Amino acid sequence: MSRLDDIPSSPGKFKMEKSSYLHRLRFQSSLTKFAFFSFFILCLISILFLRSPPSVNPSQSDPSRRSLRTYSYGGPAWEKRLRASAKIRSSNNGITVLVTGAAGFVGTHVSSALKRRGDGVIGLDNFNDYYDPSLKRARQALLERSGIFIVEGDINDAELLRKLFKIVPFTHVMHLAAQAGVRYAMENPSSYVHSNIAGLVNLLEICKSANPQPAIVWASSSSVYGLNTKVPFSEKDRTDQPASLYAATKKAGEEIAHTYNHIYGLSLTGLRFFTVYGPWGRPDMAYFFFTKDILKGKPISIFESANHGTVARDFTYIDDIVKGCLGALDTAEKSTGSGGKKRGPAQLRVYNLGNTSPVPVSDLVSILERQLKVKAKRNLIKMPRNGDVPFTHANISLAQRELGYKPTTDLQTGLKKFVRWYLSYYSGENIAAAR
Ligand SMILES: O=C(O)[C@H]1O[C@H](OP(=O)(O)OP(=O)(O)OC[C@H]2O[C@@H](n3ccc(=O)[nH]c3=O)[C@H](O)[C@@H]2O)[C@H](O)[C@@H](O)[C@H]1O
Repeated sequence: MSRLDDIPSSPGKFKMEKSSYLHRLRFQSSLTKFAFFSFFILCLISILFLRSPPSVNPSQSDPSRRSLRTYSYGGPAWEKRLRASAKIRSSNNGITVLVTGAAGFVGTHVSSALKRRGDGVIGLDNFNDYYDPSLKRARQALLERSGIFIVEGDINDAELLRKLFKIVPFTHVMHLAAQAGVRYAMENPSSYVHSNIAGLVNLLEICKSANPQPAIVWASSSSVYGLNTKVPFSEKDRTDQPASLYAATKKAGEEIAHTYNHIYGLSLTGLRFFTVYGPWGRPDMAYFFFTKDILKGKPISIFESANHGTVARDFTYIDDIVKGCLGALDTAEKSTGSGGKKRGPAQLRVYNLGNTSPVPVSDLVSILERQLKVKAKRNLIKMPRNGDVPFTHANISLAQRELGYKPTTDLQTGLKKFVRWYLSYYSGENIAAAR
């Protein structure tokens, strides 16, 4: 055994012993060789690194690291755009809202509704490629035309959030940025932890230290009711048996909200959305890709529960959801903390925002067939164990009472509006995206 093997692994305990000249010489020569080879390897790595093309969008190579992109922001022109977008236009008690996930489906509609009534709105979105980013860009263009600036960045970027709050004293945050989708959680679990847990905590950390602290309204999900069998689902029901990691992260979000309300006095309202659909919707959702596949003549899989049971959803139209979001913002009380310290008890709420009339998925397909005037190629299959639940049904009496929430659009009417939008959007320049 060489004497070098005697060197203890704990660096602080190394003690050089008296040794022969020959041994020292061998030791020094090995050190020189080691240093030379290390230098050589370092040079090689640097050359390779410099020669490889810059990775513009790491999301394309590793979806779990999708939102770790770096974004550029700052500068006088950027700040000017922020201030213009945040400006309140209405004379009567307008609010200034940071909408996270503003280029998303619900985010776009809520941002636009706030702006229409005169509130100040700034969007934040990381434009990840969970689904076709060109749809997000088209929504961004739509919002820009009405004077809404969407900052490109991630909710995990504390420095960016601090900067936004330094420039704009937001009264409210409408937090809609999230990793959505029930089934995708089996493919890319870490993206759910990154956005729905780490991102939420990061945002709340910034909000708790902001002065003034904003009131926060955020998107939870009907999926927190998981495998419950008692219907309709009420806010008082248990939510401790999620069927998917997506549901588990939304449930975790509700508990995290409780903590930040309890310790820091943040006013927090969670909205449990029930399968939201409509124009400018999400291509990963069944009504959307069924439409695409029916038009292409491709077969669609319709899930059945045990013993050929019906799978049903309380599909909720986007305009109704927007009214619920605005109702939640308008009834949100101020946070009570300042300088990171709680000064008194603050509001903590959770509401179901559903439609209260569940529809079997096979009926949704029949409506689409009529609207599209194309027969679907139906494949009835047993619901895979993929995080889906057999049915959802919202009890909305609490939201009705406290937010004035009253859904008015049935599935037939809502899908008609969706199909009209779909056919017009995926014609002309976007036609390739529909293939
Ligand atoms: O309320 C929510 O909190 C969630 O709503 C939405 O989830 P879901 O209700 O599961 O909607 P969606 O995927 O459109 O499937 C609709 C129906 O089609 C069935 N379905 C689905 C796929 C398929 O190939 N076949 C099929 O029958 C399927 O079994 C289901 O019965 C959001 O995506 C989610 O982000 C979250 O917000």
